[in-house]
Amino acid sequence: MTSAQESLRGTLEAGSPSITVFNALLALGILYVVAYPIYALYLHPLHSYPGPPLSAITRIPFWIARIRGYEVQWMTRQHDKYGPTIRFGPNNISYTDAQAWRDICITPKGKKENGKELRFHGRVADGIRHLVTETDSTRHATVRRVFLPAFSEQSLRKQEPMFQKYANLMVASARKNGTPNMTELFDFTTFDIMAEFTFGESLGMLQNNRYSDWVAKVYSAVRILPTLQIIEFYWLSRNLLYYFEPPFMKKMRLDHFNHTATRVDKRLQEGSDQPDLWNLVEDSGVLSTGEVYANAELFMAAGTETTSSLLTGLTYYLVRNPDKMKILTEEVRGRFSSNEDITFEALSKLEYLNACIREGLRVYPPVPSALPREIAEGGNSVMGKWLPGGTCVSVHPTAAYRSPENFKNPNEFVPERWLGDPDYKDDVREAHQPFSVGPRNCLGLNMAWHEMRLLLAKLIFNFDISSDVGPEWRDQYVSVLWHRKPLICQLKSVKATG
Ligand code: HEM
Repeated sequence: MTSAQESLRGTLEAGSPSITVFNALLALGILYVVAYPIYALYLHPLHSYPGPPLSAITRIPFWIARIRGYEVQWMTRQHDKYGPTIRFGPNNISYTDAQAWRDICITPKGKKENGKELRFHGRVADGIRHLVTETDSTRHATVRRVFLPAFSEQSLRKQEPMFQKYANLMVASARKNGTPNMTELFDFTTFDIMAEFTFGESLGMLQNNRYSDWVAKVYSAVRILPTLQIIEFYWLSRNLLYYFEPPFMKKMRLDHFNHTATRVDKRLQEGSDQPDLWNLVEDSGVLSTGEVYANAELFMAAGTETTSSLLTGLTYYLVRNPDKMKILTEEVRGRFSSNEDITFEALSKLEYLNACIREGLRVYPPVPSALPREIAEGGNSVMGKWLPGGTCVSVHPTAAYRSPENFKNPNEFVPERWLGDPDYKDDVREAHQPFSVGPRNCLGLNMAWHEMRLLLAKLIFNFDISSDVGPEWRDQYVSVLWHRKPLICQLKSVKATG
């Protein structure tokens, strides 16, 4: 008998090869289902961290909360139940302590940076990475240095007339309308400002009193982000999407990118004598074309909805707390006698205004969900505990800001807590980091503060603001960003525009 015949006979005696493979796979599957939970619960390096037991085995409870829009509430509840450090997925740790911000986001000398968890950002193409998705920390620092000068205090003063122009347009639009939806009014203003800064021309939203098609599409796209994050998270679904991306999604992605690219090209070709982004950056050929477009896209995303969210949320808290609104109104109207007096510099000195914005950033943080990082290869410590490389870690902003361990009366709007009120002396202020910390914190932080102060002060100077809106306005879904509901306010003119 030849060796081939012997082998065939052996196979036949052992049974059909397909049945054998099936049996082996079945056995492996059963072993995994039985053994993995035991490993995850009792042997995994994170097994001693508290958290919902099911979450130690699977991310499904978190995914369900995220996809249904109540992840922020779910995470806050888990922290309330299990404490300031919790395991909410097999490989995921969430914190609410002030120290965790620093441990995660600031790299100690001689250690590697805990990188961005890229699956959170959806598809990221090489060559067209922006600051947020740039994984190489040296490249990130180089690109950030190019853009830094555009956000310096000196540059912001040069840009002030542009901000003033849109603040006045916003006031004019509000005066015409009388009962504006503040969600829209702030969106129109912040998108118009950022478009002029990035593309050299506004999107005309304030003028037309409606969302541009592009912004409307961006908002629809944000709603599918949680689904995309889940798809990107798993190898199989990620690759299936890669090869079989539905045409509508591909078109959405390309249309969005082309909109930015076309506008940036136009601005760069035509030039400008205004102190906009491109006249303020110092790019001596450092940026690739992909990086130019990708970062323009980033500025339009990062510098618009965030500022608008804060202003809408803060307006809500002020109209719901008339005593606080009264103090703020007195401060603004007591300090200024005309619209022209309301400048960046003068506003930075208004204590109550600054405290209101800070408190707004606490009770209604524009980035309400955690921005996950991956512990660097070789491991790093967080809160004095060593974690293996690849562990997913984050501070959950909303849970941290609503934790009674960090803030007294966490669900109340109390600007006084930022002004040295002795009742709030034990608040852990460093737990509040709405712009993140470290070398990858918000590049537009100063711009955002000037813009928020200016827009809010101009409204309060010109109008008495009230609203019948109830507490349900706050019951909002989150899909990475708040799904803001309409916030209809009554604006009563108090002074003619100066
Ligand atoms: C209230 C308003 C704002 C809030 C709360 C906010 C918050 C944040 C946060 C939390 C990050 C860190 C993101 C991460 O770790 O992945 C960030 C990054 C960034 N923000 Fe803001 N932001 C605001 C306004 C702005 C504005 C007006 C701009 C202007 C264009 C801007 C531009 C950026 C940029 C470019 C980055 C990336 C920085 C880097 O990775 O080096 N943001 N922002």
